[in-house]
Amino acid sequence: MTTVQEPSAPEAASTPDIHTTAGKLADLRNRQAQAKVPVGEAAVEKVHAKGKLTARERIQALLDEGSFVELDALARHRSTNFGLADNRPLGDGVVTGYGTIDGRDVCVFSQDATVFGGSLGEVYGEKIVKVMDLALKTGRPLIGINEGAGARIQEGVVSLGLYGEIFHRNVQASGVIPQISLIMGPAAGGHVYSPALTDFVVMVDQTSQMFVTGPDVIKTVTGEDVTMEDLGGAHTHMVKSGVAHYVADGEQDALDYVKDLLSYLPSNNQAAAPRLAPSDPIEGAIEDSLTAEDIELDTLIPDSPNQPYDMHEVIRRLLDDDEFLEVQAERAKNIIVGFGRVDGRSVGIVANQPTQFAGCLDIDASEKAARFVRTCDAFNVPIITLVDVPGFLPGTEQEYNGIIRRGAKLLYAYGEATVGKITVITRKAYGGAYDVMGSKHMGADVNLAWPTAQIAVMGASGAVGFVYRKRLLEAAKNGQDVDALRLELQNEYEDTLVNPYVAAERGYVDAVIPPSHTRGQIVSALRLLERKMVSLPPKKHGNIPL
Ligand SMILES: CCCC(=O)SCCNC(=O)CCNC(=O)[C@H](O)C(C)(C)COP(=O)(O)OP(=O)(O)OC[C@H]1O[C@@H](n2cnc3c(N)ncnc32)[C@H](O)[C@@H]1OP(=O)(O)O
Repeated sequence: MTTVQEPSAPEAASTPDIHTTAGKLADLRNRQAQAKVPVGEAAVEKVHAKGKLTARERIQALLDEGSFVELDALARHRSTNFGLADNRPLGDGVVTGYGTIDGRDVCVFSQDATVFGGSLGEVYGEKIVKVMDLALKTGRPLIGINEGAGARIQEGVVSLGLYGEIFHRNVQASGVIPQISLIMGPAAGGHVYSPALTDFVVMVDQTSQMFVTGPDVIKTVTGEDVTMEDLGGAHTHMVKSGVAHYVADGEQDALDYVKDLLSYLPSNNQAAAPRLAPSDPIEGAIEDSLTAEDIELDTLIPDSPNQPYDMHEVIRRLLDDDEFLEVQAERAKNIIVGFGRVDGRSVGIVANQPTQFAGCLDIDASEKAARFVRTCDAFNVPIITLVDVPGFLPGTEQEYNGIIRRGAKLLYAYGEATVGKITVITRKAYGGAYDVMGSKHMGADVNLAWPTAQIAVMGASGAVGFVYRKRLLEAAKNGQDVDALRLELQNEYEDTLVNPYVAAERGYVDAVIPPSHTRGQIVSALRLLERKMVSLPPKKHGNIPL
């Protein structure tokens, strides 16, 4: 047996006698010490100089102190091409293992860009595959900390093969265990497709980038000049591509976000999410448990239907401790999605945001919400939908880019979800968007409306324009005051149809409630739905319009 090169621990200065027990132990300690700094202290210092943590330090910062158990620390590549036989760092560029976060079991891998640029070779890939298999067979979340240069060029097709093994496992694990990806530096090629297959991608502002091909290749092929940050930085992937779910201020913020995310999720699809003690428990009649925050909801909706209000104000008042973990906060701000707790239980919130495009649904909002609804459904997190939506955003740009196909994803996601679904219509619920946003007809379990709800095919001005077009034209020909007539007809339309009571008469909403009672009603509904049972027709899988 040969001892490894580049000793970094003091003990390694002298070669232990491996024919004695003490020598064997010393040899092991040497190897373990070298595995911790596989390419020497200078590389670690370079990482720190960039304001970053090493792969190993990231795991320590993520997991409960002392809980990390490392696997395959002594694994090394077997490649001999291009001089690699003389360069075999321990660990092969990725740290893998398991441990706990807030006392809950997780599996983890963390890529080390100091070793061959973090590129993935055969052994590196095998290590990740092993820890993925472990996560799947023990039903615990998998967290991947990603930084690296894609396939290891020197290892050729073997590297591509191992990527394929990883992608396949990402797909097999999807919907079974939560998979969360952190991007902590440049990630290229195969290093981006595995994260893209996971449930959440968390990026660090300014120090992490994701791209399939880097700026140099783009320059060569298309002639475009683009920086790494503009091409694949955290904001690009939050706002433009929708790949990222959170932009962190720094590495610690990214790790904290992942810990928060996990607190709302079960360990696997057969388990329930952790339940906490509720901050304002509701026992007995809702009226007797109202808080000041509940009562504030009664005055939140403006008298004018055209005046916006911030839906975050509603969300905050419904959730325990006002705590809301928003997902993709900077993308498609016309819809809000994220996690919170009601009555101590995890819930997913999907809510139109009247301050952005008046809360209209567009392509990005539909896809953002559809993805979130499916994530909640996969992991048994009930969905609370807050509706104030004047319809789908009109325009050629939306139509040409596929609002029909891509908007249908949200319909599909709601229709497919079997988790408890509770919908509250706060104000507008117009047209197809009424159906989409957790309507009774799409399988919601409990549908509530505030007295301010306006449930109709469209708003008054549009409706009168269609229904009374001829009458308005005739009035104009006859020299009548068309504006006064239009107003009269709009008022008549609003008084007749634009309210929650037509829907309530038919049971499309189960109750019209004072806004202040919403939290209490949701608590009751969640308790009701705890034992929801659903049977579905057998099928291989559905065919969501991708
Ligand atoms: C299904 C999988 C398909 C694929 O992954 S194909 C994609 C293959 N990968 C790529 O095209 C990315 C190539 N690399 C890059 O663009 C850049 O290294 C990257 C990721 C932007 C990072 O840039 P920098 O931070 O400036 O790092 P750098 O370029 O100086 O590289 C640091 C050390 O890593 C080495 N390296 C980079 N990419 C490698 C690769 N793919 N295989 C093997 N070694 C690789 C690079 O030679 C350098 O080594 P050294 O420190 O000079 O000894």
